[in-house]
This record gives sequence, C-alpha cells and structure tokens, in this order.
Amino acid sequence: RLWRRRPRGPPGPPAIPYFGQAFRLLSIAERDILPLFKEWFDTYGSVVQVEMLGNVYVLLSEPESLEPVLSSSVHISKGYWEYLFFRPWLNDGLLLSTGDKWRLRRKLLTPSFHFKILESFLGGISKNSETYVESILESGGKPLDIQEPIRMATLKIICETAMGVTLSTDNEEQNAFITAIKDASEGIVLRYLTFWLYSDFIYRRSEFGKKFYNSIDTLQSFSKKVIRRRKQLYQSEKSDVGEGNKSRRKAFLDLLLEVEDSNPGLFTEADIQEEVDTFMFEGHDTVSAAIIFSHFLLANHPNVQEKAFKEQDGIFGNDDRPASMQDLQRMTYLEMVIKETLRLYPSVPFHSRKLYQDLRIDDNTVVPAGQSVGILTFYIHRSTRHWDDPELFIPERFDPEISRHPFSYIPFSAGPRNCIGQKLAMMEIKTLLSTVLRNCILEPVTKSVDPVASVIIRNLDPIILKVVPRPRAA
Ligand code: HEM
Repeated sequence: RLWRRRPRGPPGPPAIPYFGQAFRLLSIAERDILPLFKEWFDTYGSVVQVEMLGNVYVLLSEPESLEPVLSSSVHISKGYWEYLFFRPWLNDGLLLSTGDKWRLRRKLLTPSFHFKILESFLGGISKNSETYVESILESGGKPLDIQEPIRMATLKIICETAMGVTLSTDNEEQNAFITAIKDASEGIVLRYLTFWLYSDFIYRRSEFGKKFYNSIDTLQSFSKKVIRRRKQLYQSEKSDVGEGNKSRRKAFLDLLLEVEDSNPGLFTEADIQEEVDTFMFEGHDTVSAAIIFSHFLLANHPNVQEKAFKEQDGIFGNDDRPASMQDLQRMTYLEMVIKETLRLYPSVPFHSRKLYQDLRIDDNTVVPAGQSVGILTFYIHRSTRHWDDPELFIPERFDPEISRHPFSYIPFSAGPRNCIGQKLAMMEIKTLLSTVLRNCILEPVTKSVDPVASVIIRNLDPIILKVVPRPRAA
C-alpha cells in the first residue's frame, strides 16, 4: 500500500520492482555508503527518493526541506526499519522509544542534565582528561594511534559522571567494551546492506549474527555491572543520608534507581538497563568521534592550533588548575573549533524520522504520511548553498556575529527530539581539548581522512599523530 502511495515527485535511482536498491546495497561496503549518497544527490538533486523492499525513503540534504520535519512536535518517531537492527542492543531506550513512553522518559531524564549536575561532573572530567594527557605524552613524540586512548577516556568519563561509577584501572574489561561497540555497529551496518539478513531467523544462525549477538552480550554484561555497582552505592548512600537525600537533584543513573525504588513493579531493572545501554553508547561513541577528529584537524592546521594555544594561555597563564565552568565559557575560539569539527565530521552522519502527516517539500513534491525521511547531516553540513568552501576547516565561520539558516547546522539534530546530552558533550570535549592544548603540541602523521558511516562516524584507518610536550606559557 505504501509503495503504491509512494511520492511521484522526487527523482531517484532506477529501482527493481519491490527490491528497489537491495541488490545495489549488497555490492557495497560500509566505506561506500557516504559516497553512494553523494552520487545520488549529485545525480538527482537535494531530495532523492530511494526504494527498498517495498518501502520508499526520501533523503533530504538541504535545510529548507528538513526544517518542517525536525521542528515539528508531530514527527517525533523513528522509522521502523531504520532503527530495527539497534533493538537487540538498545531495546526501547530513549533513542528508539516513541509516543507516550518517549515523552515520559524524556521529561523524566531531562533534569539529570541540568547545569548544576553538569557542574558537579566537571571534577571527574578534568581528572580523566589529565590522565588521558599523561598517557598520550608517554608516547615521547613517536607516532601514536590516538583512537584507543580517547575511547578509553570518554568511557571512563560517562561511567563516572552520568552513571556515578568509577571504573577499575584494569583496562581489560573496558577494552572489551570498546571493541564490542565497534563490532556491534559494524554488524548493524552490514545487516542493513545485506537484505537476506533482515530475517531474524536467518541472521541469528549466520556467522555475522553470532558475532553481533556476542558483542551485545559483552556490552550488556558491562552495563549490568555498572548498574549493580551504582545500586550498591545508592543503597548505602540512601541509608546514610536518609530522607533528606530525596530533594537533591539526581544524576542520570541515580534518578533511574530512585524511580525504580519508588515504583516497585512498574519501573523495572529492564527499564533501567535499556536506558543505561542507550546512554553508554550515545554518550561515549559520539563524543569519542568528535574528539578524535578534532585532534586530527588541530594537528593538520597549526595556525588554528596556535590561536587555540593563545586563548588557553590568556585564560590560564601558566596555572595548571582544572578548568571551571567560567573558564569553559571563556573558550570561545575552542568552541568554534569544536563546532567546525562537528560540521565536517558530524558524529551521527544521518538519522531519520517517520512522517505522521504529509510533508510538502515544494510545489511538486509531497511525501505522504507513513513514510520515512532520511536526514543527511553529513551533506547538509557541506551544502554549497549555505557554506562557502564547505570542504575547508575554518573555525571562524562560527563567529557568533555570522548568521545562517538555523537548520544548516544540526550535529545534535534539532527540535523536540534533539540530543539530550549535547551540553554534557560540549563541556566534555572542551575540557579534554583544553587540557590537551595546555600541555601538548599535536603534529600530523595522518594527513587526510576517509570518513565512514559506521552508525557513528569513524575514519577508515587509524588516525596517527605525534604528541610533543608543550612548554608552559611564560
Ligand atoms: C558530540 C557528541 C554528540 C553528538 C554529535 C550527538 C548527536 C545526537 C543526534 C544527532 C541525535 C539524534 C539521533 C536520532 O534522532 O536518531 C542524538 C540523540 C540522542 N543523544 Fe546525542 N550526541 C552526542 C552526545 C551525547 C551524549 C554525551 C549523550 C548522553 C550522555 C547523548 C545522548 C543521546 C540520547 C539519549 C539521544 C536520544 C534522544 C531522544 O530521542 O530523545 N548524546 N544525539
């Protein structure tokens, strides 16, 4: 029925009846996904219709067409197929849930990212940033793959802040978690590309499916341990502080534990687990990608690095105190560097929404209710209609004086279903980069990157840099 109602307006690649692009996708790998979208936009224009197994998707790459979708309080659901393969991992957590469940959970969890709570996280973020800087300086100026230490630092930060649990210094379990995130993400992308793996019956029996479900076991047993540890601390803190504790604003996991405590049987361990899995993934892999690409860009643009050094020196002089919230607010140039990094390499390169009402794109094009639209952030951020020289790294384009279309820059999505953790993310990235800039000079070894949409954006190859100690400001 949907196929018959498919919009006639937008052009798209020729499709085999029912199968659509299924065979084309079979012939490509993860690294070819972003180039394939580019090929379609270059050939058919900024709104492209793609058919796949009886479904029709409309891909959007210009801010004007996606504004009515993202700003709407009606189109707040995710398409069925587009997020289905995440479900064994994230179940019905905040990223995937819909309708009243999503509304209630979003309302419940939003206060756990309040300014006061974020401020209380700053000490833990600074401490882990210092440990990270010590670890990269140990390389003694030799070429270093920075991805593993960055992922380790951001995993420790999300556990110590939102989850309230300090991880052990034995990194074996953490390494297993980081590898499992990569394997699970690759497994999800591979499944999307391979239509005969859409059947759960076949997937579970295939080698790919077995590897994927093993990764999910690793990820969920890690998050179960985190919940267990926090529960013990929560119980002992509760008996120490008594009823007075209740009025305090709660960080993410404490809030969930409190809801479980006060709603026995209604809010269960499984409800906590799906949210912890969602936030451990969204709160760790996205931030890692942004920090990895900003290291690469700073190393390859010494003039930008120099300006960022000057700003840090202006704020801290030769004082090695951890950054305060006021210090972070003064890092306006560093903020521009981070924003420009997220423009070129948005951690979430595309996402989608299901339409609950017909969407009029222009006089000739209406996408009917029930269909999904794909929002191609990676290409929206490179639109030549909105960005001069979009391939160049120019942090100054984020000078607050410069105005642009509000939907031409959407690294955290936009509207009611935007990223709940964006303030935490910016604070974490800024604190870690500030610690790096005050102590290190980054020199390039990897001179160009090949971004791959592996759920979260990654570089195809390791990113190698040299890290040299930076003398303190006079
Ligand atoms: C640079 C860092 C980050 C980027 C670029 C980013 C980007 C995004 C984007 C684009 C979405 C919308 C996804 C979609 O609709 O499918 C999203 C949603 C979400 N993000 Fe983030 N994110 C970042 C960091 C974080 C952090 C630190 C957390 C939590 C600690 C977090 C938690 C979430 C959650 C739970 C959602 C789902 C929200 C909802 O549907 O109501 N993210 N993020």
